Amino acid sequence: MVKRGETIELTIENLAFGGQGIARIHDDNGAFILFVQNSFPGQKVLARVTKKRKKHAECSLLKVLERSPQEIISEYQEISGAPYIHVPPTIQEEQKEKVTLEVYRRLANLQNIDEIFDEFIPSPDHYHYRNKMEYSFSSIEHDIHTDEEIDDAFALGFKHRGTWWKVESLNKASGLFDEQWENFLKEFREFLFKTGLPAWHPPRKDGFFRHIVVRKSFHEDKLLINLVTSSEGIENFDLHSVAEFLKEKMGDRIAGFQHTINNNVADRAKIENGDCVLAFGKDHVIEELNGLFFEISMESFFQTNPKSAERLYNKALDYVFEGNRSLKGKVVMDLFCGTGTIGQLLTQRTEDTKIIGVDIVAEAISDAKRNAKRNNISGVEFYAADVGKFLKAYPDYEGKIDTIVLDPPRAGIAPKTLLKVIQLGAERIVYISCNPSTQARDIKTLEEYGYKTKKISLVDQFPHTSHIEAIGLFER
Ligand SMILES: C[S@@+](CC[C@H](N)C(=O)[O-])C[C@H]1O[C@@H](n2cnc3c(N)ncnc32)[C@H](O)[C@@H]1O
Repeated sequence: MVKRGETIELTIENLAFGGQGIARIHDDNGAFILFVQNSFPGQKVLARVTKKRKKHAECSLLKVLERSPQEIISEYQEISGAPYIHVPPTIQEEQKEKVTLEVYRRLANLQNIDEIFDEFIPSPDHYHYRNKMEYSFSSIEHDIHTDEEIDDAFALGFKHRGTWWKVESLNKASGLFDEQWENFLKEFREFLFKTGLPAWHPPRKDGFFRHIVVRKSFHEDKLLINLVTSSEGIENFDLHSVAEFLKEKMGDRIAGFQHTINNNVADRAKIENGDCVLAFGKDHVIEELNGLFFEISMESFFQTNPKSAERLYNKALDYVFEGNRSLKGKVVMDLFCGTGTIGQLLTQRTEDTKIIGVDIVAEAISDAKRNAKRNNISGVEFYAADVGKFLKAYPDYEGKIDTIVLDPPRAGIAPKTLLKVIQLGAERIVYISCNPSTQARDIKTLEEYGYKTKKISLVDQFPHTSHIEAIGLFER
């Protein structure tokens, strides 16, 4: 039987939620199940056992040895963040629908999910849909042709699957982000290499070039570039010549170019933070969504696939108003509101409605207020607070809220907070989720406390990955 740490060859037979391919090994005790993250039915893979249980094991994918008969090798460079780039989008969508509906049946006990299920909304664009990308530098390269690890390298691209120290250089477009930019990235890497300054060495935590973060506005068709470096050897760095090179090669596609010095070795999540100078252009781009305009800076949160987000928001608002409801004179809460997009879009379909948006991130709330002003929207109030604490601090809202829109992070809603939300007594809840498995858990609670699940739709915001967004309509 398999052991933890062992490397094995497996044939993937089925798919479970979250991109878990299922393989089986048969022995005298019957079938033993192995889950391999990011694999696809029909593939023969090399996997490493990471967790061993009595009846099943979890594995990480090391390499696809043979492709599935359903895969068609695309022209794009495969990256670890897009494991299904070679699976035709319609097959990806069929699989996502099937495995996600099973999650509701199993974890939320919605046995009638086939009746409740409303529609699967595909991403309008299957390729180049992202508006943000983060590339890493490393002086340890994983060569994608030979599978060898190369030291003293100058790699720029994405981390090799399952590692944090070695990078696979992106030599052509990944199919996820702006094609012109990604086809240029190799030339940019070669230009930066010639500066003589080293790429970051992740285990040693030294070196100069660390990351490139790029944001895109589809509305303006422009890019905002942030080059993140350390300060080690900065005296030999000529920012002006890098700026001139970018201008020469990418022309007016570049909205702005920033240089950030980040010497923080621990906090990877904040790579774009640090001391920042604007080398040229603007420090933000403007995106348009359903007729409203949003200012996006490097640090702002914004939906990653804006064209698909329009479909997501439209569906969520259809659920808010379903049955020709009028919200005139009513109060709506937009909880976990981020930059307040939903609340602002809601004002386009109603009059004389008070909307209250709450989010824990103060910068998101100030972006929300600024964007509301830019769009000439009134009647929306934004608060920077933890949702649970906010509802505790304002018990007077109980019984006065008509509709609640919820859009929590992947972990779902904290159980105590969910009970406070239920206590508000809203007639209708529209719950958007980027993780149907935590949403399914929360649905169980909603049903226990008298809410009926009326409809569920799925929205594919992230083609070529296992992620899926869901919207549920609940009524008491
Ligand atoms: C999926 S995003 C919401 C996106 C937003 N509805 C939009 O479309 O722009 C989840 C949000 O929950 C916020 N959040 C996480 N935990 C929170 C908490 N305990 N209280 C309030 N907001 C929280 C995050 O800051 C994040 O903006």
